[in-house]
Amino acid sequence: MSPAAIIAPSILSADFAELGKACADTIAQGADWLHVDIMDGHFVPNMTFGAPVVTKIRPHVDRPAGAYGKGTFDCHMMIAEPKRWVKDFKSAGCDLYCFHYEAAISSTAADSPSGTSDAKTSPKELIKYIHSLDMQAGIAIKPSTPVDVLWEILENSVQEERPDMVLIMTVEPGFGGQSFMASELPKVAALRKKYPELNIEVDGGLSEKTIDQAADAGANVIVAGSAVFGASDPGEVIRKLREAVDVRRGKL
Ligand SMILES: O=C(CO)[C@@H](O)[C@H](O)COP(=O)(O)O
Repeated sequence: MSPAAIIAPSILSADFAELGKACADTIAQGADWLHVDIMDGHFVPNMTFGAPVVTKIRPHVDRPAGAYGKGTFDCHMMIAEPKRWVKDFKSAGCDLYCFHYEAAISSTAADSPSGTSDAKTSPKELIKYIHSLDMQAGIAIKPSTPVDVLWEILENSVQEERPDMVLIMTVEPGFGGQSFMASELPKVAALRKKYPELNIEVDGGLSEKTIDQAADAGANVIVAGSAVFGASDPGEVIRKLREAVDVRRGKL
């Protein structure tokens, strides 16, 4: 059976002047995780915030330290140097550090966890490093990246080098409120077929209108920004997104 639905509203669409309150309210309205979009203006053409802001908003969400589940901070690192910020985000209270495959393979040695050779940072090495700091590790791919790049990483027999979650972007990363790219769903279906128990996250353009397609393909971790924060009743949207995923469990 595929994993249960995890609804992770993207706080990119929240009121940044009231970010702590927005996080607390969203969890109270039924969200499981909070999706925290970190953008550096290099990897994507937009900037958000860094670890100091995460440090400030983290205490607004009451949850046991080290426990995964309700209140997990799912940090989506749309940044050019993913290794560089792992420790800072751990200290800030990040639970799941999700980096981009494209950024990892183009990072330099100085940015690599070992920092000892001139080899590119390897996604496996980065996953192991994230795990060594007791965070979950996610790996994300952009629409232009084929899903095939993930097979070698997922098939690794060394458990600490395997990701806990894969994120398939269903928009070009950088901005909220874009249109859902159904063209990315075959990637989700291919992953679900091979990995029935993997957490597969989709991000971008998810709403009550698009959730059925994503759930049919096998996604179970649902990021939604504008659909949740723009709703008059965010709790109702969260409930509908969850229901759409959960009715398909066992059928995939
Ligand atoms: O990572 C991103 C954008 O790069 C997302 O998390 C968006 O913030 C999702 O927003 P909506 O498409 O749901 O409005």
